[in-house]
Amino acid sequence: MSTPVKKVPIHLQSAQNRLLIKNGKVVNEDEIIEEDVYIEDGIIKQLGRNLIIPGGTRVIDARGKLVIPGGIDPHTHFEFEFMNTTTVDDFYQGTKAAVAGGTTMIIDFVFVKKGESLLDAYYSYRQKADEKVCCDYALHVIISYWSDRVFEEMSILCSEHGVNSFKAFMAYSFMLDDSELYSAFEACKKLGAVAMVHAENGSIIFKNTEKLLAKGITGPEGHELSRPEEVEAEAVNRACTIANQVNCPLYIVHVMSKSATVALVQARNRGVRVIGETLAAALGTDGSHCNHSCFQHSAGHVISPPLRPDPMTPQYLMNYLAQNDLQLTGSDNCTFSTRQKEVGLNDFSKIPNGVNGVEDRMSVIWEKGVHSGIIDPCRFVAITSSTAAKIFNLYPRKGCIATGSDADIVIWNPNKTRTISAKTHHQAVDFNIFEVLDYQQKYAIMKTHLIGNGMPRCSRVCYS
Ligand SMILES: NC(=O)NCCC(=O)O
Ligand SMILES: [Zn+2]
Ligand SMILES: [Zn+2]
Repeated sequence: MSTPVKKVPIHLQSAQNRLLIKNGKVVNEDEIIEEDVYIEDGIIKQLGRNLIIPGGTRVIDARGKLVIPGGIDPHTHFEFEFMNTTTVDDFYQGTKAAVAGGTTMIIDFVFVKKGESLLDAYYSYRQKADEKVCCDYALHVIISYWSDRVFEEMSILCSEHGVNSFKAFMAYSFMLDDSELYSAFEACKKLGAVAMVHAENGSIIFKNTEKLLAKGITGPEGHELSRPEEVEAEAVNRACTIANQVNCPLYIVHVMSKSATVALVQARNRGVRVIGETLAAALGTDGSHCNHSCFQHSAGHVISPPLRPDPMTPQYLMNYLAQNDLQLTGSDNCTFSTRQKEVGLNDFSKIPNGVNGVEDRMSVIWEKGVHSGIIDPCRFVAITSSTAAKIFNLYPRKGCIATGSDADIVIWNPNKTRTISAKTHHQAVDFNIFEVLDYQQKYAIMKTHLIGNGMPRCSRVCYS
């Protein structure tokens, strides 16, 4: 993750640089307090009731609303060149959608091709993102091969650019083998960086895919068949084992199944320091959609690791979050249009992997977690914001509402609803996995809570 550089947006340089949010309930991960929030130049200056503040301050009445830390999405892929195409949400549209959904910071991934310089890749992502982002952002860097030079560049990224997290893949053509993973985790340990991993057994997936295609299973339903739960769980266990050999704390991205969570919890119980992230996608929908006869619909749900066909999985994952077996949520927003997905019409392994979520993550988790009674608003704040801020060294500047923190604030109306739709969302993609069509009786139209009066009211800073 790269160190944020503060740029004061023009709208905050005007008279609006002073703001009072009155009469709301401030929710942090550890408590809910009725207090007003006074902000100056994008920083929280005072908290409490009956504050003494300068005349002319703009006031927002948050009566009946919650005042929460802006969401931090630790897992997005904007303008990502992947599987021979590029995601449709760029840094402009993706971050605009993030803000519309109550997320005020995203952390994206610098993809580094095999043999490419990590620094060159990092600079090119900075160039792409800096001019376009509508919210705060930072970058993790991907390790797709191993060499001494990679370690030197990791070290420069940490010391000169504030990058403090690196991700390795155990699947796809750019996966690391066990010995490379060992070196990458060891390097993270030496640098004090967070080691992140996409945990799936890439070799098994490759063999299963060949077999399924040979049998004539070519549609999107083949995707999950080629990478069932145990293929994810095996990789989680292996990654934990390798990280533990070099005493490196590990962050598993997109834990998508019960089996993978069980493997993670077992590793933790034997002393491995491991953090588990799950996704809005995995909490808000399930893999049964990949069997749908409409290709747009089924391929639109293809993500790796896959959404699991067991319809109870979302609830299990939410329970795991509730009891801190899993620690936080991201979106893994990685969107491809229907046209792009059609490349895999006759071969599921060619369908570009990825779904939406950056805009709807907060609403979906509120609906499935808080509204359903599984978690309380404090835990909601923890799993959507505070925990990510702590892991990626942003806390307490971000992830909490406290004096001296950035005023990344969302005014959340727990009683308002909206209907999710690809027609009205702010993303570039033409499909939305949370838009539930009425093709199956068992699903109702999903309504989720909306923030504020239609848009989040956050005072934000941008990074350049
Ligand atoms: N998850 C996914 O299917 N696409 C994005 C790349 C990744 O995170 O694996
Ligand atoms: Zn991944
Ligand atoms: Zn991802």
